[in-house]
Amino acid sequence: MHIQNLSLVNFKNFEEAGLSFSSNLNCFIGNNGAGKTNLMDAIYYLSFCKSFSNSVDGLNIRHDQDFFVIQGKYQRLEQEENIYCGLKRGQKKHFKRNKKDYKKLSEHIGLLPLILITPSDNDLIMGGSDERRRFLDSLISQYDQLYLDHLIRYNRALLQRNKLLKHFASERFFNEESLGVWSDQLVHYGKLIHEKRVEYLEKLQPIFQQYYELISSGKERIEMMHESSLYENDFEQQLEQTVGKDRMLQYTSVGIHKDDILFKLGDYPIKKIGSQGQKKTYLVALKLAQFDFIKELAEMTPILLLDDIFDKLDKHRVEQIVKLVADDHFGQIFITDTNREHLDQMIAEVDADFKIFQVVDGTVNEVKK
Ligand SMILES: Nc1ncnc2c1ncn2[C@@H]1O[C@H](COP(=O)(O)OP(=O)(O)OP(=O)(O)O)[C@@H](O)[C@H]1O
Repeated sequence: MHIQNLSLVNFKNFEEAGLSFSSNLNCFIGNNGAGKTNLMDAIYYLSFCKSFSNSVDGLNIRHDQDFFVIQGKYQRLEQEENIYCGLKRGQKKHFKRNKKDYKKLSEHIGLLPLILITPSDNDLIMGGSDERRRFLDSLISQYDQLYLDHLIRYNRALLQRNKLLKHFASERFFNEESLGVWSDQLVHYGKLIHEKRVEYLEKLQPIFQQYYELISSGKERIEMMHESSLYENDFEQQLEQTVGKDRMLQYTSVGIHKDDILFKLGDYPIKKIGSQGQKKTYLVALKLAQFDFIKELAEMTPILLLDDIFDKLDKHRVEQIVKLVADDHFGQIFITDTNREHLDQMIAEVDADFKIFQVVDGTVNEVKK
C-alpha cells in the first residue's frame, strides 16, 4: 500500500502543493520551519482524519484563509483509492473515499495503515501513565473492535461510579447497592481488558527487544513491564476493600484505568536514567515493533513516516536504523532531515527507487537526481 500523489491547498504553511511520490523512499530536506513536518502531517491526516501535531483542526488552515484541502491518491490491494479531506473554518470536516462521504470518520481509520515516528513521541517515555495506556489501547483497538467496545463501556461505568461517589459525598449519604451496579461492570469489562493487554504486551515485547538489540548492537538490556493492580489481587475484592478510600477520595482508586507500562533499561526506569539517545532508540524500537504488529494484523505494509529520526543518535545507531529500514520488510518510507548527509547515506544503502524533495518556506520541489 502506498500513496502515489498528494495535493494540498492552504494546509498550514503551504498555499498549494502537488507531489508525486516514489513507492519506496521519499526524503524531505529543508531548513528548520520550512514545512517538512507539515507535509508528513498531511499524509498522517489522510490516514487518521486528524493532525498529529495540532488537535484543533482550524489551526491547520493556512493563516488568513478560510479552508484547506488535502487529497491523496493511493494504491491499495491492487486498487486505486482517492481520499479527500476538506475543512472550512467553523464547519465540520469532510472526508471522502472515492468521492463518497463517510458517515462516520471512524469508518476510515485502519484503511490506510501508517506508523509515524516523531520527536513528540518522547512523551510516551517522559509523560504520565495515560500516554502509555493510550499507546497500548490504540495499538490493540485498531484491529480489535471488541476491545474498543469494552474500553468504552469500562470508561462509561467508571464515570458513573465516580459521579455516584461525588453525589454520596455531597448528600452525606451512601448506598452500597447502587455503587455495586457500576462496580460489577468495572469488574466484568476490566478483566477482559486486562487479559487483552497482557496478551498483546507479550506479543509486542520480543519484537521490540529484537529491534532495540539491532539498533544498539546488543549493548543494552531492555524490558517493558505491565503494571496493574489486577496482577496482585482479585479485582472484585480490591473494589470492595477500597470502598472507604474511594468514598473519601470521591473517585475510583483501583482498576485498569491506573495501569502503566514500566519501560526499563537494565534494572532501572529509562525515564530516570536513560540518555537522550537511549530514549530515542527505545522509541524507535517500540514504534518499529508497532509497525510489525500492524503489518501482520492489517495484512498490508503500513506507510512509515520518520520525522527527524536521526537527531540525538550517534553515527553507529543511525547506520543501524538506515540498514534496518532499507530492508524489503518496509514499504513506502518518508523521511525528513535538515541536511543531506544521512539521506545520501541511506540512499546508498537502499537498492530501490527514491525521490528527494527540497522544502523552502512552504514550497516543495522534487530535486532531480
Ligand atoms: N496554519 C498555519 N498557517 C501558516 N503557517 C503555519 C501554520 N501552521 C504552522 N505553520 C508554519 O509552519 C512552519 C513549521 O513547519 P514544520 O514544522 O513543517 O517545519 P520543519 O521543516 O519540520 O522544521 P524543523 O526542521 O524545525 O522540524 C512554521 O513556520 C509555522 O509557523
